[in-house]
Amino acid sequence: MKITAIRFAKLIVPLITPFKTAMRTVENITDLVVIVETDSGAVGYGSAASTPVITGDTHGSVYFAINNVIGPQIIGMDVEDINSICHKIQHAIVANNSAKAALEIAIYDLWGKLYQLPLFKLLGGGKSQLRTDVTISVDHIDKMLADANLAISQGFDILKIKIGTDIENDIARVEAIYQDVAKRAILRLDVNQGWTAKQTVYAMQKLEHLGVELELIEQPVKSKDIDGLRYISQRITTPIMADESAFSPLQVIELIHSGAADIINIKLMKSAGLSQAIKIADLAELHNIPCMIGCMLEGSIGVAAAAHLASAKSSSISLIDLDGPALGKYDPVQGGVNFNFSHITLSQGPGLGIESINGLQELTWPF
Ligand SMILES: C[C@H](N)C(=O)N[C@@H](CCC(=O)O)C(=O)O
Ligand SMILES: [Mg+2]
Repeated sequence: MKITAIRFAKLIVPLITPFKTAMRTVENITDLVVIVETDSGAVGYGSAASTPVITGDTHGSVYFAINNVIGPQIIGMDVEDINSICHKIQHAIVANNSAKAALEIAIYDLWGKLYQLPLFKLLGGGKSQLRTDVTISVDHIDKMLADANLAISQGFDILKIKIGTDIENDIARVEAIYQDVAKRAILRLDVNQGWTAKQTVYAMQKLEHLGVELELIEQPVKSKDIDGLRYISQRITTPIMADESAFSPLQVIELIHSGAADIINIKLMKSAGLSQAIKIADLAELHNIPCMIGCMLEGSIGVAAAAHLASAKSSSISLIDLDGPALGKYDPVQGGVNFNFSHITLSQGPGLGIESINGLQELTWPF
């Protein structure tokens, strides 16, 4: 099965409610879809989110990196040589992790089609049912309380609370949500780099003093502030998860060795795809550090690949934040992974199992 061409499309799904973090507000899930064609007639699907404030990548940069730099180097390669293809993808250009991720996802989809097996089985096998948490966007307390209660009524029992806009309001938000839902849901906090190390210690000690129990706190400080993460982890008992500080396997080794994080959030758009995400999951497991599988605000092509990885690497990936597709008003992808509120069901179809996609808008440069 030889790679013959790569095409691009845009896929837009409106959100049920705006997605708001300390870093950005978004109203639609907008994916750049990468379609890899082969001489067998089989096509592989991958996708990339545009998250310039997190990865530095935009859809324009993803398109350019694949179309002009990486793509030409893998045309003609055989999908059965998947490790060589991924090596080419990883080394064709520095950075551009979302482009590498989207292309790798499509190649892994084709790999499953080549051997007629769902991706999670080729990666070693695992459960076809997973459960995800759901994100509660940062907002006025009343709106966050309403969103939290709605999510619980829909069956979610783990809430990822977005904060990080201003410290006193954030403490009030978390306390109010905890008082209301503590007996009905586990709470995770995601500060998205909104606090300093000292503010984090102040806020967490205050919350701990108020009796607020939290499963974890995610990326309280700036991505480069590894000293800050270590400072916090020496002073609070709530586990700290590195997200924007943890892109590559090498960064994860540094985080683990310096004692700066208790948990690692793996996202394909950060790790530059499945080949590197597998390395992170394996090295974290060797160090007894649990991982979360996360996603950007992205739809069910890229998140399907993350779900297959989570299934196959469940000995390392014990926390799941794959709510992106469930935040959309509908899922334009048929077949593939089913995202039904907290329930994620992996298809038994080959690769990602995608049968068809509605609403693809073919893209050519400039767009
Ligand atoms: C969607 C997911 N639950 C999530 O919160 N992901 C990111 C933010 C993604 C984005 O801004 O697109 C995270 O910080 O964990
Ligand atoms: Mg995060």
